[in-house]
Amino acid sequence: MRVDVVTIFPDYLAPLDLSLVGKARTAGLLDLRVHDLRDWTSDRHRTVDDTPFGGGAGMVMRPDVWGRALDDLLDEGSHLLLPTPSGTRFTQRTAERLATETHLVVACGRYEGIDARVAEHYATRSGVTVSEFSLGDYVLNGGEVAALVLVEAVARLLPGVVGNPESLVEESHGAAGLLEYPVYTKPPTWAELDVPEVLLSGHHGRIARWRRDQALVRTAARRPDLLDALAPDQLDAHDRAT
Ligand SMILES: Nc1cc(-c2ccc3ccn(Cc4ccc(CN5CCCCC5)cc4)c3c2)n[nH]1
Repeated sequence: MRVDVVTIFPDYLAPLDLSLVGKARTAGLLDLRVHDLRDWTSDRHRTVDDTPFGGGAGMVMRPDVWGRALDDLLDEGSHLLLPTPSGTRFTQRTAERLATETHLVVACGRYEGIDARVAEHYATRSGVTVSEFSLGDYVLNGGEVAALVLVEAVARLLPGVVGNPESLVEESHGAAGLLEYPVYTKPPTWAELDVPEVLLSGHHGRIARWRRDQALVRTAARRPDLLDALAPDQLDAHDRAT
């Protein structure tokens, strides 16, 4: 998979050279390229923004500069991703879908956002998909943090990136649609707190049941919306009694 990230703060994406994503890049599983939007400016001051039509606070990023950058980077089959507070919610399902694609281009806005015609224009470009997405209901200063989240969430799903693919199956927000169960390791007692007995029993059936119950209790307490979203057949009689 190739991922191009365009930003006026390329150093913000430096953490992607580390650890998991770094390994994926070295292993040739992920071809990640970070670009400075100012490389596509044409004036001495390398201007990327201007005042908003209709008034309002702050500045807006110019469509012409973005247009030159995206014309260079987008191809047949590219998916243009635009982080924005007004986008559709980025979830694990989004990451799973994006992990099957061949080319992602992430356009990181700053100031008050990118001129709306950029998304509009490329949505009409044949062979190009455009998605505006939000990380959550809070306002960041730009799209770079969202780009870091997106690249990590997608890269770890690429075959061969995560050592133990099993650890991708039993995921929080995974197929079961429930939050994850609590995890424990040695020592068996710490700060006068014991690891739940069942986990030391070696009884795999009881352990699996205990973990599912924990996931249900946690989901009901912290994210009842996820429970409501579950299809009826996803909860068995025991679950309902929990
Ligand atoms: N999930 C999430 C993604 C982002 C995100 C993503 C991309 C950019 C680019 C710029 N910003 C900063 C920003 C965006 C919006 C406003 C308010 N808005 C401006 C236009 C007129 C109405 C009011 C203020 C500042 C971004 C923020 N934040 N949170």
